Amino acid sequence: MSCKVLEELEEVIRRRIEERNPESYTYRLYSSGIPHIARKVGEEAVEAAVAAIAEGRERLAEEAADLLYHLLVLLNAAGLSLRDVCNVLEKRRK
Ligand SMILES: N=c1c2ncn([C@@H]3O[C@H](COP(=O)(O)OP(=O)(O)OP(=O)(O)O)[C@@H](O)[C@H]3O)c2ncn1[C@@H]1O[C@H](COP(=O)(O)O)[C@@H](O)[C@H]1O
Repeated sequence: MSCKVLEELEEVIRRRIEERNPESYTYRLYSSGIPHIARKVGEEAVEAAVAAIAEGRERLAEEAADLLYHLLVLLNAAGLSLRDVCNVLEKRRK
C-alpha cells in the first residue's frame, strides 16, 4: 500500500517537529503531549463520523484529512511511523 501525499505529509511533520518553530501548528500540537494529541484525534474522528452521517461526502473527505493529519502527529509523538502501520496492515492482508 502506498499513498505519496501521506508519506510527504509525514515528512513535513517530521521536519516541523525537528525545526521547533513555535509558529508551526504541528510543532505546537506535538509539544502539547500525547494526551492532548490523542484527544484531538478523538475529536477529529467524531467529526468525521458526524460528517459521514449528516454532512455529506465532501465534508467527510475534509474531516478524514484532518483525522489523518492528527493521527500522523500522534504516531510521530509515540515514536511510530506510517511504515509501522503499513507493516501491521500488510501482515493482516488475506
Ligand atoms: N494537514 C494539515 C492540517 N490539517 C489540519 N490542520 C490544522 O488542525 C487544526 C484543527 O482545527 P481545530 O478547529 O480542531 O483546532 P484549533 O482550534 O485550530 O486548534 P486547537 O487549539 O484546538 O488544537 C487547524 O488549525 C488546522 O489548520 C493542519 N495543519 C497542518 N497540516 C499540514 O501540516 C503542514 C505543516 O503545517 P504547520 O505545522 O502549520 O507549518 C502543512 O503544510 C499542512 O500540509
